[in-house]
Amino acid sequence: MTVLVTGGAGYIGSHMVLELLEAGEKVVVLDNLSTGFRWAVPASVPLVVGDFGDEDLVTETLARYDVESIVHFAAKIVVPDSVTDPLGYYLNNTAKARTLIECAVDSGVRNFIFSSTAAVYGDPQHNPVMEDEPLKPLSPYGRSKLMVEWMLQDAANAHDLHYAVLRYFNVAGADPKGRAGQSTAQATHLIKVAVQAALGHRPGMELFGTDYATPDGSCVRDYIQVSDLAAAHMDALRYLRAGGENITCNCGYAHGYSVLEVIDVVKKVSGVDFPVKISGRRAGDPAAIVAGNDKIKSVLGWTPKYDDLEQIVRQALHWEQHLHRMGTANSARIAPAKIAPAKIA
Ligand SMILES: NC(=O)c1ccc[n+]([C@@H]2O[C@H](COP(=O)([O-])OP(=O)(O)OC[C@H]3O[C@@H](n4cnc5c(N)ncnc54)[C@H](O)[C@@H]3O)[C@@H](O)[C@H]2O)c1
Ligand SMILES: O=c1ccn([C@@H]2O[C@H](COP(=O)(O)OP(=O)(O)O[C@H]3O[C@H](CO)[C@H](O)[C@H](O)[C@H]3O)[C@@H](O)[C@H]2O)c(=O)[nH]1
Repeated sequence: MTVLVTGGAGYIGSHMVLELLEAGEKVVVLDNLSTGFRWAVPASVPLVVGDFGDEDLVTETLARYDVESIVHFAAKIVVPDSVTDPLGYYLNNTAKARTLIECAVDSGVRNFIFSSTAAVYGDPQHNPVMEDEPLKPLSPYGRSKLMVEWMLQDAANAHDLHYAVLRYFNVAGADPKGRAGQSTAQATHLIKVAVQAALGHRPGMELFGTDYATPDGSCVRDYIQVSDLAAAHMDALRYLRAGGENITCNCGYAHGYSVLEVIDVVKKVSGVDFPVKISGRRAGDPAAIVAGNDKIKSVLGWTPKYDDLEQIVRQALHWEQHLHRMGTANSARIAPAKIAPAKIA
């Protein structure tokens, strides 16, 4: 019995692969390497390079590796891009997911764990936001994910398919053992950008909006460490295998930090006072969004280990330095043999 990880060459998926290997699971990765990296997949794990919307390839992979469960990370993930290319997002994230779910049903895959997002809530009325709050995504990205949640619910009602939908809040940090991290140089995520500024890999950064109705005027987010998030998927897998009912859970720590607070922590941890330009609001940003996490803790038994922003920032800094030492911060040309684990202080 094998777990298929789509998007396993990407940021979160590569941490999930490590988590599965540590749990003694058999793993196969399916990834088209559009934003992922061949070297991010451990040599012991088969990597099928291809598209998760390719029905023949998926069906063959499910049969060849005797896949019992799918953890589906592969997606396009940049919110502003989804506004300029909505049909590309609906194709990759929604239409191809329909194909993947159909292949899973037809091939007798039992469990399906899906990467959803806090973006399905839009701008929530209450924080922490609970799973049963109204779903009002503000972007095609959020809608492309919400439609998959609905497809899974309907498919599970009609077929012998069991799902866990995990709605991630803001994913950050890197593997504590230094084996994986966020490697996309063009990443727009706050902590990655601030860390790059601290290391001088970019001249500085912009802060989008200081006029929100929040304590210091900048946006508030719930930053979940990536290995804690991978562990939540293992908890979900164990829960489904034990016969747990289909479930949708937020993944976050139930407390937030403002953008200004995050920048201060990056400056403190790095010891560098990098330039920050105050700019206007970025379109589509909710003022504050923080995960209610009672459900994931009580039903899945999730116990986070890295709820510490300074530690998360330290991990991100070490990973960024590691990428830089390798000669490029974004290259599929890095040979696996050249990748040494980053040293974490
Ligand atoms: N990073 C975050 O803060 C965040 C927050 C909420 C939800 N998510 C979700 O988590 C998942 C993983 O995100 P990530 O940050 O690791 O992104 P990522 O871009 O690093 O990883 C996505 C992976 O999917 C692959 N991929 C994309 N389309 C594919 C296709 N059609 N066929 C095969 N492979 C394909 C890419 O090559 C890449 O390796 C996504 O579904 C994303 O929507 C991420
Ligand atoms: O250079 C930057 C980058 C970000 N920010 C601010 O920092 C906060 C966090 O922004 P991120 O881009 O890091 O993350 P988002 O909250 O926009 O998005 C994240 O959460 C979303 C769900 O709410 C989606 O899931 C998305 O994929 C995921 O990256 C926002 O207020 C943003 O305006 C800046 O000020 N400057």
